[in-house]
Amino acid sequence: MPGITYEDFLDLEYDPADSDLVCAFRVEPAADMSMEAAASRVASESSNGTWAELQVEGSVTDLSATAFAIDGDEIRVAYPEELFEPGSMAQVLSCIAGNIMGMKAVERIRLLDCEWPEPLATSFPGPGFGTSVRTEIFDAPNRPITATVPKPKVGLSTEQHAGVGYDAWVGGIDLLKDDENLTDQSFNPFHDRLTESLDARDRAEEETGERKSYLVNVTADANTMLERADAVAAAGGEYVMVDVITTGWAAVQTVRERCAELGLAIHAHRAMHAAFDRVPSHGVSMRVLAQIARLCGADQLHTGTADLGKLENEDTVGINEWLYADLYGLNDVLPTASGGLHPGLVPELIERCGTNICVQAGGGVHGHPDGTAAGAKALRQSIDATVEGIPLEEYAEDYPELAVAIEKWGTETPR
Ligand SMILES: O=C(O)[C@H](O)COP(=O)(O)O
Ligand SMILES: [Mg+2]
Repeated sequence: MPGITYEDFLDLEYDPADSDLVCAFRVEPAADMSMEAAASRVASESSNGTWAELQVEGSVTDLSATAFAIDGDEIRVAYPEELFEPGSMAQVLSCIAGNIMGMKAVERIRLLDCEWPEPLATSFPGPGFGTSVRTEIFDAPNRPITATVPKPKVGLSTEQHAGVGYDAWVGGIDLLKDDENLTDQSFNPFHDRLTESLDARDRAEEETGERKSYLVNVTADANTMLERADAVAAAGGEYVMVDVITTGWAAVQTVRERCAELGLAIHAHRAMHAAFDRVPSHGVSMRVLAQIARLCGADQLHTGTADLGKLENEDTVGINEWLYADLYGLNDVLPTASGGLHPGLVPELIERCGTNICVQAGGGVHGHPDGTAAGAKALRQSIDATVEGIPLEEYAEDYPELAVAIEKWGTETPR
């Protein structure tokens, strides 16, 4: 009988096929293993091998991955397309980020990057809108759109929440956003919040003459998310928000299908991503999580603040560039910068990330000394000034809300 050993998964002469999925990993081998042995164990365990030499009866489809490059502590592995179930992110991840994350052959392993081949990439839907939300939902072709999360993140009643939304919208914010842990709790039930917030949205639209929208957090089990998405569409909403990491990609794919029928966009919050990507030597990079989010159909995704905000960030700018780049005709994704932003940080944020983004500020709006409406005005003023190329200090001479925000926060990075 033929044997399969894990050495069979290393071939430094291998030239990947166009249809292969190529993954880059950073690997720290176990103390008693060479990098070559660890690389072949990674390829083996993530495709069709295991720790033991296999005695195979009859012929089986060869689904072996091949570790084909080793460069210092980075390796590259090519996976044949037949290994994957098209359109199933859960199955893909059970291969390329499955058992290998915990196997003893490696002390640490991080999935750094993927090169997605066309057949596999296009077996996923991608976003329905992507960056076109700026013109298809809003009329903001030349500036970042803005969002705000009422704070405290949980505890406001439905009436308080919708009231904060109204003030923010009237002050110049485009999107009211639920926070990641606000879904359907007794102090602010989902359906009441949806109705009251969209009523407030309609009033704010009438008053300002601008398009406004609401990122209502539908996060739940998949069936409940579908019911909530239906309710959003019936109530006249344009978006659902999903905590994509905590719900899981299979559920995101289910929601994406329903949103395609309903014409809704998806705002993806990445709460819990840092459990995968914060420790640089281990886990799954934010870059790869962002790739997955795009394939599964997120229209807007939190990608960090290019180091300006309160949260640790991987390479926000590089991730955003990947989200804009061509991917076999799949739509792009609008990056959302969020976490500790305030008006004083906007010029540098736009300098680093450009204008094709969503700028989200919670504390940086509601923490304004004169309240939410003033905070919303200050955020919008900082964006308008930056897009017009006017220094904030100069613009603030004519806009007192911005002057107060700058006086309070300057250009400090919060913690
Ligand atoms: O969910 C988010 O994006 C955060 O709640 C941002 O809040 P902050 O702007 O107050 O940091
Ligand atoms: Mg939040």
